[in-house]
Amino acid sequence: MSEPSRDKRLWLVVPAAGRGRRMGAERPKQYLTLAGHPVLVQTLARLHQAFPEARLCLCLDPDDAYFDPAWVPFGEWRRSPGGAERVDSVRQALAALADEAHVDDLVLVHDVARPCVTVADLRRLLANLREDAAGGLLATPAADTMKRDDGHGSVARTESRRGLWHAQTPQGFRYGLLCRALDAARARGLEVTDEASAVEALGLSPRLVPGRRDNIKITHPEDLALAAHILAAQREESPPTQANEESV
Ligand SMILES: Nc1ccn([C@@H]2O[C@H](COP(=O)(O)OP(=O)(O)OP(=O)(O)O)[C@@H](O)[C@H]2O)c(=O)n1
Ligand SMILES: C[C@](O)(CO)[C@H](O)COP(=O)(O)O
Repeated sequence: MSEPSRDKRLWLVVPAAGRGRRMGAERPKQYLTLAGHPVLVQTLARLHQAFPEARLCLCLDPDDAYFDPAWVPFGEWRRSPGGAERVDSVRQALAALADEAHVDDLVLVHDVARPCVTVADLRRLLANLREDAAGGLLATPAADTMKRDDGHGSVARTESRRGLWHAQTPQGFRYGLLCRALDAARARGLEVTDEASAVEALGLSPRLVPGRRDNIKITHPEDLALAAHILAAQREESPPTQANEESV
């Protein structure tokens, strides 16, 4: 007997199991205070504003001593154990959804360390993904002149920036495709620093959806103050009733 059909669901996978080594803080960067709340809370608030009906899977370090479940604004959510690398955390989250997710459901993967993503960009990405079988990602065209180093701190050559983009998150794909892509990449021993690269390795071309440059990934110590300025500027840019309203 065939399964009764249901509407496609939207799943959010948020890798939040990193240690924040480059940040060098006393706790993982997702728990540092940004505009009065932990980074993780700010990121989940943006996702929830854009997609209140989505189902969340949060990747957390099994030894995480900071997480508070009361911070999660989603009605339907679960946690999954983080892995050694970001890609392992994401794959384990997908495995944790296997009992409920259908192959054609859409999954958006978004770094917890990107709290400045706007609601407008989130919704625009999703609108683009609905029409693209290969999935897609928010990205920005490279704006600086690109140098290749010689391994000793000097310039080996200048690389053309024509056609180069910075990959951001979210990155979104059909559930079945993403599982297949990550498994194939692992089997081939490929280095996978984002979901799109695994899908590309299958010979597909995920869509580049131009996003805002202020969707930064908090990585280094100076990024935290930068993110605070960005959130403040975004609040001024959009009155509270519009798409960037802060809910925290
Ligand atoms: N094993 C890992 C490593 C990273 N991440 C998550 O993946 C995102 C991007 O990773 P990155 O910015 O590198 O975060 P960290 O790993 O925390 O930082 P660092 O590399 O400096 O240690 C973050 O949201 C991070 O929490 C994860 O879920 N599991
Ligand atoms: C996925 C990502 O945010 C795209 O820019 C990025 O690659 C993740 O950061 P990491 O330092 O590679 O884990």
